[in-house]
Amino acid sequence: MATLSEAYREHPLHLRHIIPLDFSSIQTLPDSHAWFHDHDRDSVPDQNRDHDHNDDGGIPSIPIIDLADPNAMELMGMACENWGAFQLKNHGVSMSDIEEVEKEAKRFFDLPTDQKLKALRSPGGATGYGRARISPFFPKFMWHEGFTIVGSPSSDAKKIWPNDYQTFCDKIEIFQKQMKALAEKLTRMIFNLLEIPEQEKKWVGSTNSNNGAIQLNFYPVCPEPNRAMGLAPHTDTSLFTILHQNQTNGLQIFKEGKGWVHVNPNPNSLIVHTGDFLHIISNARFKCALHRVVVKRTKKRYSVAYFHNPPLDYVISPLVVNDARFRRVSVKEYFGIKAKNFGEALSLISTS
Ligand SMILES: C=C1C[C@]23C[C@H]1CC[C@H]2[C@@]12CCC[C@@](C)(C(=O)O1)[C@H]2[C@@H]3C(=O)O
Ligand SMILES: O=C(O)CCC(=O)C(=O)O
Ligand SMILES: [Fe+2]
Repeated sequence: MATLSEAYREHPLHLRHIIPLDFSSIQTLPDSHAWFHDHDRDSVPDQNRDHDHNDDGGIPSIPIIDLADPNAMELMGMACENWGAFQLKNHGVSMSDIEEVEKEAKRFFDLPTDQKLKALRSPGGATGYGRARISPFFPKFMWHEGFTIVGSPSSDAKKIWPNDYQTFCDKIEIFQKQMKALAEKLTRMIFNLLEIPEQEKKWVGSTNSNNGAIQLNFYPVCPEPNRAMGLAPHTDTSLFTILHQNQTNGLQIFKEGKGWVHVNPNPNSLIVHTGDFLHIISNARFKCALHRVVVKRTKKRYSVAYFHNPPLDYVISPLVVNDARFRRVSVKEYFGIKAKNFGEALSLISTS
């Protein structure tokens, strides 16, 4: 069974795109991290006020869908068509298990820099500590640190806590299992809605568990939040992503005609983003939402994301129509195309 590391091995990153800034020693915004001038008022609105709920002037944000609603499947379809994202309540995942993972994330990111660097992602690797993978595609660095987990986190956790890695691993594993179960349930519902042929669904629920990645995200407090960027605009390389943000908002979704729209934290709910693979499978009927994260002056922010994917050798193609807008591409090949070309990846596999 191929793993994500195999897809990334051929696209090694330079260390400066892996090693984060030592935020604990920084009092002012370095030019390397300054994305905007102070007068760019519209570029990153709102976050200087450090409010957790933004006054958006009534602009509606992504829909909230109740998984227990008999119409949940249709509602998810509509949300994926209009937004490429929704919030999900009654999802069945234990909130206390999510909080435990968040606690572990805090325990990790609060460590001194030299400790965290012990688990630094290797240049051609997929897992461990470091900047976001998309770093090389932007002229400035992001106000962010991440920790990526594929399968068991034990080899990375052992580097940090040689004797006490088990707590971290246990909490991650409990979370991973629940996210996988929820992701499979959502996949079945969405595939039913799209009327995906039976033979294409065989991988869903299969025992090989290499098809999910977990990302712990940390956005430290920032001396000049208006000029910085937490996570640069991107779409996710996934079928879909299930995300939990803590009570500090910051996630924004791009909506044509509206611009950047805040996703306010909603206790007990999870955010679901359509990723590139669902966009391809649905022949672009479902949007893959462009999203970004803004940062704050006085509030740290943590989030946990679960990227749900078919196995790496599965071949993705539009499964719903005859006039396919994308060519066939294996999951592994697409990860490689994305690693090399980022925002151009979808147009590179476009048939038109
Ligand atoms: C399964 C995934 C999805 C990855 C790559 C790999 C593991 C880490 C994920 C993230 C997490 C942070 C944003 C992102 C854009 C990044 O830089 O690393 C994501 C990326 C993607 O969606 O492409
Ligand atoms: O921190 C967030 O809210 C978003 C994180 C994200 O977009 C990602 O991990 O892909
Ligand atoms: Fe994302």
